[in-house]
Amino acid sequence: MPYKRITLTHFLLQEQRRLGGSGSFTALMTDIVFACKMISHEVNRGALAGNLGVAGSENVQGEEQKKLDVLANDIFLHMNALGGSYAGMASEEMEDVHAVHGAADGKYLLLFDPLDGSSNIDVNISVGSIFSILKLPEGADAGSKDAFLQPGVKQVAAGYALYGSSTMLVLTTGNGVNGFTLDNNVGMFLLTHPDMTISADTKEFAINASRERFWEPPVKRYIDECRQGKEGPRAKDFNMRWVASMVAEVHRILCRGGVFLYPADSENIKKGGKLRLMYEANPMAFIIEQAGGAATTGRGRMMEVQPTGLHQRVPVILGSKNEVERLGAYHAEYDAK
Ligand SMILES: O=P(O)(O)OC[C@H]1O[C@](O)(COP(=O)(O)O)[C@@H](O)[C@@H]1O
Ligand SMILES: [Mg+2]
Ligand SMILES: [Mg+2]
Repeated sequence: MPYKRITLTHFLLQEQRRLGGSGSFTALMTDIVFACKMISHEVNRGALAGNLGVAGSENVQGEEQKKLDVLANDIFLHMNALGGSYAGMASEEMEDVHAVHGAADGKYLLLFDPLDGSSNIDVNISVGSIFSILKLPEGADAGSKDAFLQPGVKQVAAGYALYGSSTMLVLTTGNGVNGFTLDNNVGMFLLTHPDMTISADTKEFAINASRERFWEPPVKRYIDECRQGKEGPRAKDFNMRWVASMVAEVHRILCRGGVFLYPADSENIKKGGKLRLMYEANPMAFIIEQAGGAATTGRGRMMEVQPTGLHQRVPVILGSKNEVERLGAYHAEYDAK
């Protein structure tokens, strides 16, 4: 009997029983799963469906939108409005929040990066979608951004879909991290990566090295030491990776350890960094911590950052615990001077 694996739907039902409550948790995840399946299909079709290239518009970040950024955003909005679980949604591709009028059971808020790694779409390198789920605070207006500005520790669930050689969905509800692979023959996500955990130590770092001239001394020191290898203070050789898709970097780290850095530097500090707190850094921090890793800004725990803006950017350092802590110590030493 080939189908011995647990399906994502059955996994969610088990989670629902564990969490108790009325089944709304399963419902809100089901909408996201539909959206990711559709986006996977569109990403996979690529040029065949005219899905490559630019949309001819800019998003709130002033970035040129790719056609798939816009299509993925529309799919997420449409599918997650249908189920009625979300009272409001916010996205990298939308300036303001989107209130879901008439959301029958709207107790939750959804934040998402519909297409992560956009610079890789046209060159057929892995991209993904990232999502974060919050509760709608009592009496809050889901149409106001204030309802969304909750620290990462308030997330009830987070995850990402990776559209790579296979399509995967990786998820946490605060009870560890599990990975599912889409079986296109039966159209179902099946549990293939149960209880994903990250080794505390690693020999692999990921950073965009072309930005070295802008780095702060603690980051420069850390990367220099890694590059010195066995002959240097770390007394071991390190390898480097940079995919330019945060989802792919985080997935690699979940599978074999590593440390990922997109620090604030003298060029992007005006904006606060590169990556966005609410729909990139916080959901990834929740997943990484649940897998036994750590996620910081270099100067504090990511999920304790009090958000001030929907599209706020932050420095990101995450992955194998001992490396993230070492980077924290280098920042503290530098700041103490
Ligand atoms: O172009 P750079 O500097 O390598 O930055 C790559 C980073 O930017 C991102 O592509 C930003 O995300 P979006 O593609 O969703 O805008 C991350 O996925 C990635 O880690
Ligand atoms: Mg992104
Ligand atoms: Mg994006």
